[in-house]
Amino acid sequence: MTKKIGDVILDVNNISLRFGGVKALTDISFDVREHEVRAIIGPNGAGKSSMLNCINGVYQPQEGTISFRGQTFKHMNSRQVAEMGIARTFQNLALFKGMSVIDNIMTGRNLRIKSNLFAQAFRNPFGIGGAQKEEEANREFVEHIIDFLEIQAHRKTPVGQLPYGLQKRVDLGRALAMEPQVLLLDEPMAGMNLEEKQDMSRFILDVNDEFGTTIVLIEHDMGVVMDISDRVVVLDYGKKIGDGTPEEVRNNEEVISAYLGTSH
Ligand SMILES: Nc1ncnc2c1ncn2[C@@H]1O[C@H](COP(=O)(O)OP(=O)(O)OP(=O)(O)O)[C@@H](O)[C@H]1O
Repeated sequence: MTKKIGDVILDVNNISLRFGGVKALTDISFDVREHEVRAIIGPNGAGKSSMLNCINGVYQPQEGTISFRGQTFKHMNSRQVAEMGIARTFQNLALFKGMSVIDNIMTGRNLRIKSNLFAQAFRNPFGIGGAQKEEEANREFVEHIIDFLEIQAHRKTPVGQLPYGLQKRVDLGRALAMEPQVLLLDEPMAGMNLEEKQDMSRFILDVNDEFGTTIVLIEHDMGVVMDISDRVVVLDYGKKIGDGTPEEVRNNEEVISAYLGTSH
């Protein structure tokens, strides 16, 4: 089955980011098409996390713009980004370890609820009764995510007691609860064993397929990247050195030499 990739949804134009004298990103441009799985790869310190942080408004680049669905932003803050439908998972899990799986995923839903307060007010003109219905609908949506991610058996388990691979899955669930149009994944397979990586790859592809979510991911495991991505951007020392299909990137001389002598 060939999936339908749409128009450009996210357009990164000439982004440069400096920290004092350190050039984290230099003149980076690339685009992401709707329904695509787009990977950002590169050796350690190449600027991958910085790029994700520019997209989701954590860092403010000194130069360049980012367009989302044709709207161009010089600076976006994290709230604006979330409101527009861009969600993010983190390299180091940012879950509430003492809270249950269901409550953690619900925090993602609440993030969305807060960002849609106005819409909610209009949807719930009858006050508390409406709000309760909304709460029920949200619980239902969260249960749907739990089924989808096959973590029903752990619904009530405190997240801190789960194996690492399952914690990463809960983190994905929390981001999905925001019903994002674009999902940014920062090293979703980091620290996983082979089986956990295979599971996570399958879930990422299923999210892409069934929810229609556009995915931008940073990943170190080249095998995984080449397997699940439609197109790949390669960064090295803050510069873009490759951009194309996995096949094109694999045969790019500059990319090959950037990876020689590194552990990736
Ligand atoms: N908040 C910050 N303050 C100062 N320098 C930073 C900051 N964030 C990133 N850098 C620097 O920017 C450069 C790019 O770092 P970044 O973390 O984006 O790379 P990366 O490709 O994600 O690396 P890794 O694969 O190790 O996670 C590095 O030289 C890093 O030290």
